[in-house]
Amino acid sequence: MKPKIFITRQIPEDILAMLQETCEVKLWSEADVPVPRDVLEQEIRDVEGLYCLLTESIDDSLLAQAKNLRIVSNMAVGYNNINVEAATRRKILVTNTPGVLTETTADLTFALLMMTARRMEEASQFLRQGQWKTWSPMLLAGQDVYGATIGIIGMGRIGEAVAKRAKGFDMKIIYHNRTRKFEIEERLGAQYRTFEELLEESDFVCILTPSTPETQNLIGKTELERMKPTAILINTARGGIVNEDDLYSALMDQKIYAAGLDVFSEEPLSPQHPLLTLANCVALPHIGSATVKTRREMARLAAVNLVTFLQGKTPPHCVNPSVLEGV
Ligand SMILES: NC(=O)c1ccc[n+]([C@@H]2O[C@H](COP(=O)([O-])OP(=O)(O)OC[C@H]3O[C@@H](n4cnc5c(N)ncnc54)[C@H](O)[C@@H]3O)[C@@H](O)[C@H]2O)c1
Ligand SMILES: O=C(O)[C@H](O)CO
Repeated sequence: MKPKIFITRQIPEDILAMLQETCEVKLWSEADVPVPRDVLEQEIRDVEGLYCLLTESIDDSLLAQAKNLRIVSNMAVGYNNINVEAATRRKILVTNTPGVLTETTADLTFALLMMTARRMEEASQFLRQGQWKTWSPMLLAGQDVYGATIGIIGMGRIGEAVAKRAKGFDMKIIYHNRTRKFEIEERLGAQYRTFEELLEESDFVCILTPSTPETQNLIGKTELERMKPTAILINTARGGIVNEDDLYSALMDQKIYAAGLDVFSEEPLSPQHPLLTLANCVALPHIGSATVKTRREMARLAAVNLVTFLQGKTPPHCVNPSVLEGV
């Protein structure tokens, strides 16, 4: 008998077909909206595998109802939507999709950095609204990227890929990470700094850590006040790492120059959110990994993780591999 799985959103047809070869698949296919909680609670009771997105909260109370569940396969590298401790306690494997989205997310991070520094969104609006009357010496003048200092907080896969791009712009690369990365220091000329030193020295502060209890509100009033008044904050990691109320005040009071954000503590961000009233805040709707090729690769990798495990083998990307001991 094929193992039952539930997929929480439509995925590419060929990847669905691949899953259907080995699993009995149920799918939430109504429009492109997250599966309602009551439907998820119902479906999870019966299945051995769950294929989900970062829009689903896989918490303790949900897992408590999942008597047959053996694997949660998240179609994302970040897995802060999943209570991993609760899954591990119940011997449920959690998998994710690292690597395949690294370069795409680094591209978007660097694009957001440039867009914010050179006020591109503001400039485009200015032109479209018919405000462009003449070339003028200081019109829409922003900050230089080439040769500036970039501070990367979280020198992991994406952090390193951003550093590679920064090297091409002759930037001074400084970083802060839980552990020092000597090989990256040597290869890319990156220099390690304490968290406080990085904030004080950077022209661009880029956040690329995971969302963990430790990184919640990592950047708040105190940290923003440590930054240069000309500095730009870029967050393509997760909402909640930056305190949005404090950021709003810092941008309003010009304590920092600007911010570029792809992620928010509540997603989707309300169009009425105060941050969206500020010309010095560029906001994107969580599109870091959004290229056709990369999203397909993520969908495929999430399927491979799921199928491999249900066939009794070790999936390529386990978040809590201790669950596999004794399986
Ligand atoms: N905007 C998007 O669409 C998008 C796309 C992909 C990933 N992400 C986010 O980016 C994150 C990073 O992805 P990755 O593949 O580079 O992960 P990774 O695990 O390779 O890198 C994370 C790095 O952060 C470091 N770190 C963790 N806690 C830290 C702390 N408190 N202080 C300093 N450093 C710390 C780790 O040591 C690691 O080097 C993901 O967890 C995800 O949340 C967002
Ligand atoms: O964690 C992730 O993978 C992103 O946020 C979406 O690609």
